[in-house]
Amino acid sequence: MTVSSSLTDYTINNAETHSLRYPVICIDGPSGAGKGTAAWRLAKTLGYQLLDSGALYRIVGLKAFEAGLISADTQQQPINETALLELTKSLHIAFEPNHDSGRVDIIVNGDIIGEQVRNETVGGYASQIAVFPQVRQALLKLQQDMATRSGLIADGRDMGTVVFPDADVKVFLTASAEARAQRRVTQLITAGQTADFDAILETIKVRDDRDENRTTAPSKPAEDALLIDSSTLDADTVYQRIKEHCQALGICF
Ligand SMILES: Nc1ncnc2c1ncn2[C@@H]1O[C@H](COP(=O)(O)OP(=O)(O)OP(=O)(O)O)[C@@H](O)[C@H]1O
Ligand SMILES: Nc1ccn([C@@H]2O[C@H](COP(=O)(O)O)[C@@H](O)[C@H]2O)c(=O)n1
Repeated sequence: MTVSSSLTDYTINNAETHSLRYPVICIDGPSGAGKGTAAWRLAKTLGYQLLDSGALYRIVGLKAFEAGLISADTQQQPINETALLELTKSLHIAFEPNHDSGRVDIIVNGDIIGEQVRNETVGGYASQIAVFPQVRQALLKLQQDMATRSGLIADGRDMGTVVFPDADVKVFLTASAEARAQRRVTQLITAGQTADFDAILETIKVRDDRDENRTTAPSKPAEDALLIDSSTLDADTVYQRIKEHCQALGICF
């Protein structure tokens, strides 16, 4: 698997040793906490690259579903781990900033993957494949390589604990499941879609549970992370708190 950005290519087998060290800011936390929103604004302000690590897991989850390796029924067993790993390694993924959506566009094997990759169903596929240590290992180096070219804002579940344990700044951003479900409802209604609060809340809780309780790289704050509960904070306040924390740790805005 290769991941590339508009600036450069990152190859999974790239064994280069890098002596340069660029600033890395990690924002971890559960789905809907506002990580992507804060990460985008920080990346734009600081001129850093953005690693949306959830997008990597979502792509692998979507492709695994399309290949019949996983099903919507999360009780399905067993999953062919060898085939899943082969599939992961066969993907060529490119990220392109999309200034209209405020997220990165994802290009897989030359095709732009539409917004479908962002929906809760695909989030569920992602969390199914994210429990496999070999899949996580296959995605590890390409994520780490993104910090070798410029400053990086990394958004995910294990950025501060596993992928960038020496990061300059670590934030664990959370919010109650109810607040996060309400944000999803608002997001869907704004996009002209229908939304069922109770169904969304249940999906969020199932995904949280799987992400927090898996054996490998569970979603949890790093010991040195700043904890922010955004349940009653607006996105601007969250951004300002992260910015102040970054400044206190020597990141220049
Ligand atoms: N502090 C906030 N208060 C209210 N809404 C917010 C806040 N932060 C973000 N949002 C909105 O909540 C929704 C989810 O935010 P965002 O995509 O940034 O979350 P996320 O943590 O990156 O989720 P995921 O991990 O699923 O990608 C978006 O519609 C966003 O505009
Ligand atoms: N560092 C990460 C990032 C994501 N995951 C898994 O992917 C799912 C989707 O992530 P989003 O941030 O796009 O919502 C998430 O629920 C995790 O299962 C991960 O394991 N590690």
